[in-house]
Amino acid sequence: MNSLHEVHASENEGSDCTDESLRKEVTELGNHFKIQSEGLSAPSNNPVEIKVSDSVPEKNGSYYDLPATKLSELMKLSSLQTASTHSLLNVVRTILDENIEKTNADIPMRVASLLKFTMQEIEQRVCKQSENMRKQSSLNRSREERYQLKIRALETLTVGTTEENKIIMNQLQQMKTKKARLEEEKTLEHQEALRLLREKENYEMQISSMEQELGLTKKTYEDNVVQLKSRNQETIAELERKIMELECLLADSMKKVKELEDFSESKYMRLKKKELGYKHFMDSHIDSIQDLRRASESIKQDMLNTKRLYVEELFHFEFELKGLVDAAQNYHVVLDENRRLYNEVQDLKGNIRVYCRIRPFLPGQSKKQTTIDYIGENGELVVANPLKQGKDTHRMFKFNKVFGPATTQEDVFRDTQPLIRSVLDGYNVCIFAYGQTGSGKTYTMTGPSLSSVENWGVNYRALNDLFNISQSRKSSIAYEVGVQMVEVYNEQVPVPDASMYEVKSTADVLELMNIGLMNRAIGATALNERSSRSHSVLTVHVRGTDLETNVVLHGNLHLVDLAGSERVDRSEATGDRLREAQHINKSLSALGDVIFALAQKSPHVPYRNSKLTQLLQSSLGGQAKTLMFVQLNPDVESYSETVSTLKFAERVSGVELGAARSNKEGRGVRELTEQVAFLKDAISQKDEEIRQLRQLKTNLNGEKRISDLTRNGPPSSPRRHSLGAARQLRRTSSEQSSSIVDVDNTSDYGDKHSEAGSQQSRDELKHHKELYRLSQLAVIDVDRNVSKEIESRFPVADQSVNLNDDMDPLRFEDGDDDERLSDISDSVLSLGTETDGSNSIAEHTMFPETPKPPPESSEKHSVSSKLPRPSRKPLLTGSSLPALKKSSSRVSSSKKTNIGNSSAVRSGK
Ligand SMILES: Nc1ncnc2c1ncn2[C@@H]1O[C@H](COP(=O)(O)OP(=O)(O)OP(=O)(O)O)[C@@H](O)[C@H]1O
Repeated sequence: MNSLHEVHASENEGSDCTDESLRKEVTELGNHFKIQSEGLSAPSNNPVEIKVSDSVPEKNGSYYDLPATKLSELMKLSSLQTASTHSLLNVVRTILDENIEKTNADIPMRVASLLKFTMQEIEQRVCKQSENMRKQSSLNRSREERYQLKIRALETLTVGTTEENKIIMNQLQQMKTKKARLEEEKTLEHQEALRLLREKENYEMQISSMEQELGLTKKTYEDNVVQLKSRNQETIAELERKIMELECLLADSMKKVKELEDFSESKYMRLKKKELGYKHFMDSHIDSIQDLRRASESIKQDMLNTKRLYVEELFHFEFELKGLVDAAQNYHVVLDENRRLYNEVQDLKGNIRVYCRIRPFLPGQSKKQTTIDYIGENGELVVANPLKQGKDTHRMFKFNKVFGPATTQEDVFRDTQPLIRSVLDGYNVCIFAYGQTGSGKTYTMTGPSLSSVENWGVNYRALNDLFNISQSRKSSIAYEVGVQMVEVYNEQVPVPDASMYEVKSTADVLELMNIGLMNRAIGATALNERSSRSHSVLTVHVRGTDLETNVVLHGNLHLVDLAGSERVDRSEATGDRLREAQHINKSLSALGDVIFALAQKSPHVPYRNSKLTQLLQSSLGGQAKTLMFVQLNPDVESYSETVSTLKFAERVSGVELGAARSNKEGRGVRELTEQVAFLKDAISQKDEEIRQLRQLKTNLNGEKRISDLTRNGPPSSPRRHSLGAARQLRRTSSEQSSSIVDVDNTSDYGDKHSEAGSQQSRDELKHHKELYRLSQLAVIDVDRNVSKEIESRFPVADQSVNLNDDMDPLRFEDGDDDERLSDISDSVLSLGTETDGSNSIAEHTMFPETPKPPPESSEKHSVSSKLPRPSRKPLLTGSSLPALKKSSSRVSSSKKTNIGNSSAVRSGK
C-alpha cells in the first residue's frame, strides 16, 4: 500500500499542487484506515499486540493474587494502551471473576455480575462496531481501489486531451467532495471511537470504585469476624463463671435443704406433741360444749316462747291500734253524724237554724284589719277586736254553720238545699238574711248578678232546684209551683191580693226575679253603694198531688232579704235615707223583741209592733222550718255591729218553734170535708129558716121595715155590710191597680170594727161566729189543714179567709195558741185601721190584679160567707209575663216618683 501511495505520489508529482495535496490526503486516509482496521479487526495480526499470556497469568494464575506493584506495572505498560479491546475486556472479566470468587459478600457479587453484564454488552457493542468498521474499511479499500483505478484511468486520460483533463478535473473535484464527505464520516467515527473510549474509562472508574467498595466490605467483614470472635470468647468466659456460681448455689441449697429437713423433722415432732396435748384439751372441752349446747337449746326455747308472747302482744296491740285508728278515722264521720243528730234534735225541737256567713273584704279594702279570729268546722266562730288589748277581747259564738269569706254561693246553697227541698214534701220553710247594711244579705239571697250561674244566690238556686225536682217527679206527683214577690218599704205592708205567678220553666223564674230586682227600693249610703232600703219577700207556693193516692200537700217557701240594720252616724243617712233607716231599725228592733219573747217562751209575743214581724210571724211562730243567715262584715270598724248581730243571732238560734209538720191532706181530711159539707147543709137550712123568718117579719112590720131598711141598708148583717164595704174598697183599688184589706175576719175575732147594727144582725153574726168556731175547732181537732179543704169547698167564704192569707204572706197556718191568734187578728185589725191612716198600704206587687169573679147575690153571700176559705188566686202562666212586666214597670215608675207612698192607694182610701 505504501508503495502504491508512493507511486501515486510520484505519478502526481509535478502535475499540480492541488493534485499533490489531494493525493497526500488520500494516502493519509488510507494509512489511517489501515491502522484502524489492523488495530481493531485483527489483533492477532497486530505486530504490537500484547500477549496477555506473556505478562499476566493465564487461567491457572490469578489477577487477585497479583501484588499491587505488579498491577501498577501492568497499568503503566504502553502495551496496555495499544492492546486490543477484547484483550482488555478479558482482563476485566478475569479480575471480576476472581473478585467474585474470592469475596462472599452479596453486594460485590451483584455489582460484579452487573459489571460483567455491562462488560458483555460493551463487548458486544465494541464487537459490532469493530465489525462495522471492518466492513467500512473493506468498503473503503474497495472504493479506494476503484478510485485508484479511476485515477489511473484519469491520469491516463489526462495525458490525452485537455478537455479530457478538464473532465477529469471535474471528476476529481467530485471525488474531492466525496472525499470531504468521507472525512466527515471518518471524523464522526473518530468521535464515536472517542466516546466509546470515554465510556470505557467510565466503566474502568466504576470498576475501580467497586473494587474499593469490595475492599471496604472485606475489611468490615474481617473486623466483624474479629469482634465476633472476641465476643464469643467473652461469652464463654462468662458462662463458665456462671456455671461456677450455680454450682456454688446448688451446694448451698443442698445444705439448706438438709437443714430444713432437720428442722421440719424436729418441728413435726413438736407439733405431734402439741396435737396430743390439744386432743386432750378438746376431749376435755367437748363435754363442756355439750353442756353449753343443751343450755343454749333451753334458752332458745325460752326465747321462742317469749317471741311468741311478744308477737301475740303485738298482734293484740295492733288490733287495739287498728280500732283506735278506725275510731280516729271515724271521728269525723261520728262528728258529722253528731252534727246530723244535733240538727235532727234541733229539727224536732224546731229550733231556728242559724248559718253565719262572713263576706270577704271588698276590692280596695285589703289593708283593713279583720275581726274574725277563728272559724271552726262545727259552727264555732271567734271574733276579736284587734284594736283592743286585753283578755276579754275574744268572743266565741256557736251556730249551725259558719261560712268563711271564701265560701262560694254553691257551697252555701248545698247546705241549704235539703231544707228547701222539704217544701216539696209539704213543709213550710222560711229563710231570711239578717245583718248590718253592706254585710252581704242581698249577695247571699239574690247574688251579685244573674248573668252567671256561679253568682246565683239562694233564691235563684232554690227556685231552680224546686222547679227541676218537681219536673223530675211529675210522673208520680203533679206539682204546681207559684211565685209571689213582695216588698216592705218604710213599714208599709205588702198588698194582700198580690197575684201569684205560676212557674213553668227556669226562664220564667229568672224573668220574674229580674222584674222583682228592678222594682226593689235601693239607695246609696256611705256603707253600701246599693243598699236595700226595703225588706224583700219572695214566696214560693208549692202544691203537689200524689197521682196514686190523691194526697195533696202544700208547702210554702219564704225567702226574705231583710233591709240592713245601720248606725245612721256611720251610714251618714239624711232625708229619705234617714227616714228609711229609722223604719228599718225600728222593724229590726221589733224583730229582736219578738225573738227575745220567743226565746223566753214568753206568753205574749209582740208581732204587732212592726210590719216586718207580722210578715215573719208564721215563720217565727208557726210550725215552719226556719233558717236565718247572719251576715257579717269582717271590717274592724264594724266590730260593735258584728258583736250585736252575733248576739242577736245567738238568741235566734235558741228559739224553739216546735217540730215542723207537713201539710198533707189525706183521707182524714176528706172525711172531715164530708162533715163540713153536712154542716154546710145544716147552715143552709138555718139560713133558709132565717130568710123565711125575715120574710115573715118584713110582712108583719110593713112601714117600719121600709124605714129600717132606709136607715140600716139592705137586710144584711153588719158583717155583710162590712164585706160589701171591703169589696167596694177592693173594687176601687182594683181599678187603680191596687187592692185593699178585707177586714171581714176581724169581726169574727175582735170587736174593734164591729158595727152597731140591729140586735137581729148581732144575733145573726153571733150565730155565724159560732158556726165558724165549731167548724174551726173540728178542723183543729183532726188536722189543722182541714180548714183549707173546707175553704176550698166554700168559694164565697174565700174572701174572708183570703183577707188573712193576703195580709200575711208568710202565714202558713193559724196560730195554735190564743195569744198568737189574737196577735194575728190584732195585726189584721191594725192593718185595717192603717188603711185609713197616714201609713198607707203600699202596693209593691209586681203582679197585676186579676179581676175578681162578680159578687154573688147578697143572699148567697150571707150564707156562704159564714165560713172562711183560703184565697184561690188565679195563677198566671208564662204567657202572662208581658202583662206582668207592664204592671211591674208601672209600679217601678210610681216608686221613682214617690217611693213607698203609693198615690194610687192613698187616693183609694
Ligand atoms: N260573699 C261575698 N263575696 C263577695 N262579695 C260580697 C260577698 N258578700 C257581699 N259582697 C259584696 O259586698 C257588698 C255589699 O253586699 P250586699 O249589697 O249584698 O249587702 P247587704 O247586706 O244586702 O246590704 P244592705 O243591707 O245595705 O242592702 C256588695 O258589693 C257585694 O257584692
